[in-house]
Amino acid sequence: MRLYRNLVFASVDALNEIFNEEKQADKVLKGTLKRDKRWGARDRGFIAETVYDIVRWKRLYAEIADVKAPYSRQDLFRIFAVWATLRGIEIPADWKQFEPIPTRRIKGKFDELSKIRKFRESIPDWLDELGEKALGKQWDKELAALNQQAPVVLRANALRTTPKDLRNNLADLEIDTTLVDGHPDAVQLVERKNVFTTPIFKEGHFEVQDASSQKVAHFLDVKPGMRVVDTCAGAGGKTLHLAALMENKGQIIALDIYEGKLKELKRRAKRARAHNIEPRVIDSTKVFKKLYGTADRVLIDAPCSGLGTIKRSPDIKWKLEESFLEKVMRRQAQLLESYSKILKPGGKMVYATCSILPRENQEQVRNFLATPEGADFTLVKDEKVSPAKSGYDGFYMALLEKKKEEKK
Ligand SMILES: C[S@@+](CC[C@H](N)C(=O)[O-])C[C@H]1O[C@@H](n2cnc3c(N)ncnc32)[C@H](O)[C@@H]1O
Repeated sequence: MRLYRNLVFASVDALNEIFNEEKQADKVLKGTLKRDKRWGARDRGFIAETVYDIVRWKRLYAEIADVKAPYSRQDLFRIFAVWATLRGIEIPADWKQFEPIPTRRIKGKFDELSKIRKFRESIPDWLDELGEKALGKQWDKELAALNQQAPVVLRANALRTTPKDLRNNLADLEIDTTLVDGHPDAVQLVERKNVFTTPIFKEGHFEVQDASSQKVAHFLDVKPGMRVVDTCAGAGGKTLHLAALMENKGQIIALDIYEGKLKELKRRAKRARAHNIEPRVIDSTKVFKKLYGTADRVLIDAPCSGLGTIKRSPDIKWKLEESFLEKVMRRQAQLLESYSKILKPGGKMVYATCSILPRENQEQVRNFLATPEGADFTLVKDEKVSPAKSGYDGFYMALLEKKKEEKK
């Protein structure tokens, strides 16, 4: 592979923003990729993949490069040189930004550090210890899976198309896909491609949504005509899926505390031709309290550590803090307590996270069932989706049913 100076510099600039300015990798890349209109799909692919790769392996590469945060520009070039060397890519000898590359030393250090999990899997000490404590031997496998790049999975929007027609339309655009076993709406790209520029995306035929995430709306067992409250709707990944499963019939009230996210949901709903969604921003407790006792179905797609999505967002490894984890778990318990009241007696609720930590998942549900609010509920079923076993994001979902008769 030949390296191009402007693409390498753009990658290093992006890494500087992510590592030194604490910015989110996907947002930084969005900005970086807009920088030069002449860049084609390959150039953009190079920047995106290189940056994500280096973010994913930051600890390992920084250790091999012998640099410490905060990284100077020189340090970032050294890290880049490690990335290139380990991939067998030669850096032109006349590029002044790079010192002479000690290829043998880099490879030797890689072999040596690969024997130690926290370097091999490139993970902070605290998170490695926490994962091992929570999952035991399985942590090894989950961690290795979380460091694999995520496949691109689309959800065919049943309001506009079918997986079969979607695949044919994409094939016409020379985009090869496969179906995904056990995921009735999913279509997976054989090779990474930018699908957002296709006319069928603009016409709402699909959304990009991880296969595990696509399980959640099915889990809620919705029917056309129901009244559903999606309490943590965000930009609506699952709300749109619910609208499709409900064939646009009935009502979905989409709540979130951020207006900006709900605005994005509205835009996406319009594109998807989903007409039964009513976004409502939670600007006071009144917004959800007046819904108490009214819904056939409630979805709590709770804020979480996001540990199950490291495949797609490797910077979570570096941004997550233990104090945030504690805070978000308290929030999850509060949301279960208050949003469960939105259900009618006999209604069903799904609690879901994109985490693999039992404390955010089954333990959270078990604790809820032991509270006075939880006493009205029974656990129908739950599913822990393992990144190692599925190859997709890590997820948890629990289906709970509210008893028919309210307790006196
Ligand atoms: C896991 S994300 C939801 C993702 C979304 N359901 C989807 O499928 O695209 C959790 C969401 O909960 C929202 N949130 C955080 N605290 C909340 C609260 N107290 N009430 C409602 N939503 C909240 C966040 O803004 C975030 O959008």
